[in-house]
Formats: sequence, structure tokens, C-alpha cells
Amino acid sequence: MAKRISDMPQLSLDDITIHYDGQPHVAVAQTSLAVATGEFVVLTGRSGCGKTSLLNVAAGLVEPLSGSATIDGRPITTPGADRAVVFQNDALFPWLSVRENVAFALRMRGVAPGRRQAQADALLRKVRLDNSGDKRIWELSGGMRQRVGLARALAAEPDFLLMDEPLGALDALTRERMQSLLLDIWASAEAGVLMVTHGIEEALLLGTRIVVMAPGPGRIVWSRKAAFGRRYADGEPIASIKADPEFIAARAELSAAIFEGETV
Ligand SMILES: Nc1ncnc2c1ncn2[C@@H]1O[C@H](COP(=O)(O)OP(=O)(O)OP(=O)(O)O)[C@@H](O)[C@H]1O
Repeated sequence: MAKRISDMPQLSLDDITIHYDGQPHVAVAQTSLAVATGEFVVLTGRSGCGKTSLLNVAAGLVEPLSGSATIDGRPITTPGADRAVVFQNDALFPWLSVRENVAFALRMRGVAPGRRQAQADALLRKVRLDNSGDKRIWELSGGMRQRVGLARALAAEPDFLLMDEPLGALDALTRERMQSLLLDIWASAEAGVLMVTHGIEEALLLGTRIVVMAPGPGRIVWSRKAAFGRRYADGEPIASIKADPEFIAARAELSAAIFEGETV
């Protein structure tokens, strides 16, 4: 059943400061970011500016020194079923088949045993792994593994999908296919997405909002809305979007925002 707008949750990070034990400086200083259902927020910026740290606060994996992390006012203190996390090298269970990896997440959600196989297969179809349910994890390519990780994340029916460089380890062609898959999934999942990437074009192609962080201390320095993903999802060829003067200008703007003030 479709959710009403008023039921749709919002993930809020307010005035977050992160300090790791033993470090002389804070990793992230007084940073605020919100993600609503239906948004695809892309977090980018130079290495070490605190992107993963901020995402990990949203995931409930890192506790901030100060500030508040909430979903609809409820504090985030631990990982929860309302958020699914996808990492670059997702830890799948190698002793289970592809289908069993996804079914495991369904079991965690309390889906009855008799319904898990059909639901797992439906999720595998969604990530275009229709005929791979019986395969073992070691038989899969990197891109296929990432898709199993995505199917497993979707099995939790999360309100928020938190992804840290999910496509970082993939070759250019697989990466492009996965970008379009991520857009399909986002369009159908009724979830809010927060994704970390180093890819400038990837950020513009996927994000409804792009947020740039800079280091020293980690903080947000730039943000803009984007609508290229809608065109991509509607079937416009990637080459045509990338050739659009608006895309070219946005890419230059984003690149300048990322590298502004860089001294090395
Ligand atoms: N577990 C940790 N313990 C100590 N310091 C950490 C830890 N995790 C991150 N840091 C430090 O916090 C700062 C921000 O790191 P973080 O990984 O969040 O940045 P990032 O923008 O995601 O970097 P990258 O793009 O290289 O992945 C860095 O200075 C890093 O060394």
C-alpha cells in the first residue's frame, strides 16, 4: 500500500561533531544534513573530509561527540531495520547461495519460511540476477556481488538506504549499468537514499541533491539540487545527458566546489 506523504520519515543529522578517540582534531564539525523519503542525496568531497563518518552516524555505527541524529525525532543510537547499509565490498555469506543470502535478510525481517524463496527470487529479479539464485558467492563477478548486497538491503524494506561507495570497486561499464539499476530501485523503493561517492559524474547522474564536504575540519561546503537522474531513469541515453551544456556546467561547478582550497 502506498505511504501517505505525512507518514514518510525523515532522517536528520543536526549539528553533528565527530571525534575519534586518540585523534588530535575532530573528524566532522557541527554538520547538519537531512534526507527525506524520495530523495537521493549524494555526499561527495575529497578523501578524509568525513563522508563515511557522517554516513556511519546515520547508520548508528558511530556515535557523535555532540549533535543529534534522529528519524522523525527518534534518536539513532544503533543500527536498525529502518536503515539498510551497503558498503563497497559487501560482506555476503560465502557458504550460502545467492538466494539464501537474500532469504537470510527476509528471515531477519520475520518473513515466514514458506514465503522466503519466492520473495528472494522477486528481489533477485529486481537487481537483474534472475538466473543466479543457486550460484555460490565465489562464482559471481564484483558487479553481481554488489547486486546481491543490494537485494539483501532491499529485503529489509528499509526507509533509508545508506550506501558507502557502493560502485567504487567496479569497472566503468558495470558501474554505468549499476547506476541505472540504482535509479530504478530508488524510483520504486519509496526510500530515501544517502550515498557516498568520489565520482563527480556519478553524483550528478544519481543525486536529487548533491552535497560536498571539505576537510580540516570535515564540514559541508556546497550543495545543489539536480534532476539529471530523472532523465536517466526515463531512458535518456547517458551520452546525451553528459553532452547537455547544463550537465557540463554543473560538472564544472561541482568539480570546483570539491577541489576549492585544495593545497596538495
Ligand atoms: N575509526 C577511526 N578512527 C580514527 N580516525 C578515523 C576513523 N575513521 C575515520 N577517521 C578519520 O576521520 C577523518 C574522516 O574520515 P572518513 O573516512 O569519514 O572520510 P571520507 O571522506 O569518507 O574519506 P574517503 O573518501 O577517503 O573514504 C579522517 O581524518 C580519518 O582518518
